Amino acid sequence: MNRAEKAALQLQAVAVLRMLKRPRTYEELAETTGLPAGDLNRYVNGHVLPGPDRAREIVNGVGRDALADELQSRITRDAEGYVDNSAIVFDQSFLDLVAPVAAESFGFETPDVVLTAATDGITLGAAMASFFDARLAYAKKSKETAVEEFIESRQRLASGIELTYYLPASAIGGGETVLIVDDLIRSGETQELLLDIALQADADVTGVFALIAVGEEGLDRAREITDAPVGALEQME
Ligand SMILES: O=P(O)(O)OC[C@H]1O[C@H](OP(=O)(O)OP(=O)(O)O)[C@H](O)[C@@H]1O
Repeated sequence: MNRAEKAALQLQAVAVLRMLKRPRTYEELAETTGLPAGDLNRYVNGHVLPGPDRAREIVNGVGRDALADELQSRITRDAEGYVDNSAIVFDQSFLDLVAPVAAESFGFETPDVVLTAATDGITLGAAMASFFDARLAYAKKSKETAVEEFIESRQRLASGIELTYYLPASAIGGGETVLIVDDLIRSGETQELLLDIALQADADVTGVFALIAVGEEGLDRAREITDAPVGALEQME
């Protein structure tokens, strides 16, 4: 890790601690993290940065658990089990915290491009792209006017409806590395279409990440298509 990467990790740890501190006293934060309250006070107030090893533990350990709990508490489901995650996907600063935790937890390599599906994947995609200093590309269910060439992928869904995603052909270059992300993975149909788009672009997929996986079906479907790491921050039944 070079000096800039170390500094970035230390600042991410501070951002995670600040999020955890909001509803807690320092005593409670000490209990949650297992770190001394005095140290935590200095980190949260920006007087001292946690060392790189401690920073990694915060981001990987308590950071991941805390984000997953926070995610869980903001999601609501209707009687049919459909998920409303607008309290997550509308909150860009929360997603900015998720990006380093996801990258550390699943070992995703830095990609050239983060690819997602419009609409709800866009804010997560932007957070991940900004974290990796990568480009963002999102496939849409309609064609952008004035774009001449598209990569398109079509599938007949289990429901019988046909779903097509379009990506401007210039968004991903042949041989580039692509990380596929989305807010939610349920059947895995959307991820399959995104994986197909990456394949058509001759790109190399470095991972598939979702904030929430409902059941295992979608993750398994993605794992059948790629050997790259596939994971979700939170899994629900
Ligand atoms: O694993 P799957 O069964 O494919 O479901 C996951 C997809 O469903 C949602 O998008 P939706 O199609 O509702 O479009 P939206 O983002 O525009 O709401 C979500 O944002 C994922 O892209």
